[in-house]
Amino acid sequence: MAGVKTTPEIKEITKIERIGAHSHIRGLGLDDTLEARAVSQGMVGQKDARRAAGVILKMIQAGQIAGRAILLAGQPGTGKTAIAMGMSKALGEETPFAMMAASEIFSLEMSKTEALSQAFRKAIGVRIKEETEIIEGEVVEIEIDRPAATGSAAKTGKVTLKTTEMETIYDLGQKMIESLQKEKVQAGDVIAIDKASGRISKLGRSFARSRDYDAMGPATKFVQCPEGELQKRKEVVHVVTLHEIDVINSRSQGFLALFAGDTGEIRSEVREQIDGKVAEWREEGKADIVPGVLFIDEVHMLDIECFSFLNRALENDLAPIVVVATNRGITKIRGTNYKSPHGIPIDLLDRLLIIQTKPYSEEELRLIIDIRCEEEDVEMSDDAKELLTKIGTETSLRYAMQLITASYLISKRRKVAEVDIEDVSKAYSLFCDVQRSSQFLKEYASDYMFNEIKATGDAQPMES
Ligand SMILES: Nc1ncnc2c1ncn2[C@@H]1O[C@H](COP(=O)(O)OP(=O)(O)OP(=O)(O)O)[C@@H](O)[C@H]1O
Repeated sequence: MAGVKTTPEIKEITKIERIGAHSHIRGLGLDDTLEARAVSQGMVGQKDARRAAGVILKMIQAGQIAGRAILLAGQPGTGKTAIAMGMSKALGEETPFAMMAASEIFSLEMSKTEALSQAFRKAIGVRIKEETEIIEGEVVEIEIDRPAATGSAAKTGKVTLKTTEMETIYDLGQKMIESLQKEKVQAGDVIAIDKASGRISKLGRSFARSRDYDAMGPATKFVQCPEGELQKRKEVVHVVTLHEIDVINSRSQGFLALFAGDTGEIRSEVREQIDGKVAEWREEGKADIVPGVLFIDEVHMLDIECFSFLNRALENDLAPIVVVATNRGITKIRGTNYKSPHGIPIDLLDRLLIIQTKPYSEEELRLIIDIRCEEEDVEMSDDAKELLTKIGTETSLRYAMQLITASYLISKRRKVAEVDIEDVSKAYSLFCDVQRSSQFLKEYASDYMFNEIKATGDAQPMES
């Protein structure tokens, strides 16, 4: 756009955000009666599965379904992860949503069951209510005494605050002066000071000062001068996860470990103590539990020990809703020689509500490609989209989606504004899909090392 400048840093950030494969998904796209809209919130087709996920959401929101588990089962690229993302978006910020791939539990740093316990606790929120005292009023005047230029004495000062009914002068310490200056507070602002932490928040400018043009930016918000007493009690509510409480209490460095992600193993005594404390808070009405969702992708990668852990953990009072997904058919249960549907033991399978995802029609593929082009800011001609859809039906949705960026980059070299059919075919010839790649492997089988398929034979799945 002419006249608009974007700094390089800002451009970079938007690009990175949009690269995520599921960044176009903003919810499940359901109406009030839980019917799936054809195209909505970035979601296309897969109506039955979306509706089923919507029913589960309603049960979660009504707090009726803690400790249950749902299996999303379907072929690769049929939107299992997309539906889980849609659920997470629809649940809103307050409901914890933890996502992991089953293979993540095979880490050397902690045992498999510890990794699962942490994942479970990341998906359970505790809503804590706290009463804090605040001082809320309109600033009448701020007076800061500058110490003599040579002196090292700390600054002192006074702030006069008023409500519609009273006015009081407060002494200011060094820290308060710094926060007031940082927030650029001036006469006419309405502020709130948290008495415990000393934190100052600017609520807006008083309506009475709306004619003071000097002190206003374009985004100035006007508020009424507060009524009543200057000192008030306010209830604040935070939601933290049980995992966060565990980490903060388990190490001397406390919450810093949360940012580093290096939380290590947490002792079971710490967890027991925390569960006890949370139970006390619940009884006293200071806290409630917010059961969230734990999504485990590629669940067939878990082994028999993990499955038995899951079975037990789901019985716990403080269990989240567990949503697992797999694209496997009847296959070996990891860690055993037994086969089972989806590679999941029958006793666990029996507890799961199973939602199936089905392959997309050509029309649906086209719509998903449209959405992705828009998401990636790629202009593409109708012909090119048609070709891409055809490629998608013959290969896979994922492969077609990968070609969007590749053909865009190719079109840029031609210095044109729109990706055309020739860019898509160029990308198709440069990058192989799975079928062509395995065809090539079969033809040249004897030239590869450790080849297990006879040069003339058909490709066979390799069982571990
Ligand atoms: N119904 C849909 N609407 C919009 N986008 C979709 C839909 N289904 C899938 N997608 C998109 O297609 C891509 C592949 O889908 P996804 O990763 O959800 O498949 P999956 O079933 O989890 O596959 P796998 O079994 O290989 O893990 C993703 O980028 C996803 O966001």
